[in-house]
Amino acid sequence: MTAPFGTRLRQAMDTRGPLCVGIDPHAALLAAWGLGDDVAGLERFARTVVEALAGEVAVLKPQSAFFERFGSRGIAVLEQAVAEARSAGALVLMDAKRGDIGSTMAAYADAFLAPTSPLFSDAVTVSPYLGFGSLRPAFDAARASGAGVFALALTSNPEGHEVQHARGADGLTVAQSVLRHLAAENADADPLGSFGAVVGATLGSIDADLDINGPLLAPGIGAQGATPADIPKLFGPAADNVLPSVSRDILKLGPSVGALREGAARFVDETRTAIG
Ligand SMILES: O=c1ccn([C@@H]2O[C@H](COP(=O)(O)O)[C@@H](O)[C@H]2O)c(=O)[nH]1
Repeated sequence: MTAPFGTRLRQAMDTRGPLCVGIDPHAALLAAWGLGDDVAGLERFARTVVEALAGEVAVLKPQSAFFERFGSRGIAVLEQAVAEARSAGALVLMDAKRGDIGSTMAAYADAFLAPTSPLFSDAVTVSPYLGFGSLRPAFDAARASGAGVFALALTSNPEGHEVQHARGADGLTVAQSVLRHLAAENADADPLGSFGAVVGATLGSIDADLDINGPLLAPGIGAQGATPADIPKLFGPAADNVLPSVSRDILKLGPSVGALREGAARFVDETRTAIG
C-alpha cells in the first residue's frame, strides 16, 4: 500500500529539500537549448530535465500545456517523462489545472489519479472555480490511490485577484473558502495532508489563513520576480509547508545536466537558509 502523498512529500522535502522544478518546454527555451520547436526537441528537453533532476529534487512538475500543444505525440512524450521521473525517484505533480462539472471531473480524475492511467501522477493541480464540490471525484480518486491534489487558491498572476478576492455571502473571500475546504480535507492527516493549495510567491502580502495542514505550492519564484527570501515574510508560520516552484529560472541553465543540478541545488540552499 502506497503511503499517502502528503507523507511522501514531507519525506521528500525533508531529505531532498523543499523544491519543485517545473518542466515547461517553452518554444524560447527549446531554441535556447539548440532544439527544434517540434516533438523531437520536446522529447530531448524533457528527457534532459528528468535525467538531471529526477534523482535530485523532491518534485518535478510537468506543465501539461507545453506537451499538449504537440497533440498526441506531445502527450506520448509527457507519459514517458512522468514514468521516467517517477521511477528515478521524483514525485510528479502534473500541472494540468483541470476543473469541470463533477461527472467530467471524474474523467479527469481517471486520467491523472487512477494508477492504471498512462498519465498517472503523484498529484495534479485543479481549478476550483466550478465550485469546490465539483472537485469531489478528484479527492476521492486521490484518496484511493495515495495521490495528492493541489487546488488554486491565490495564484501568482495579478489577474487572479478579481476572482480570488471576491467575497461570498458568508463574507469569506473565494480564496479563503478554498483554503477552508482544503483544511477540512486534510483534517487529522499526519505529518502533512495530501491536499494542497497553490499560493503564489509573488503576492507581496497574504490576507488569508494558510493553516490547512497541507502543502502550499508556491510558484512565481525566479522568472515572475519572487525569491526564496520572500517565503518567510509572506507565509509566516506556514513557511515549513511551502513547496517553492521554479521553472524558467532553472530551465534556462540547460541543456547542461550539471548546470541544471547546480541551479536546483542553489534554490534549495537559498530556501533552507531563508526558512531557517
Ligand atoms: O499561480 C500559478 C499557478 C501555476 N503556475 C505555473 O507555474 C509555472 C511557473 O513557471 P515560471 O517559469 O517559474 O514562471 C508555470 O508552469 C505556470 O503555469 C504559476 O506560475 N502560477
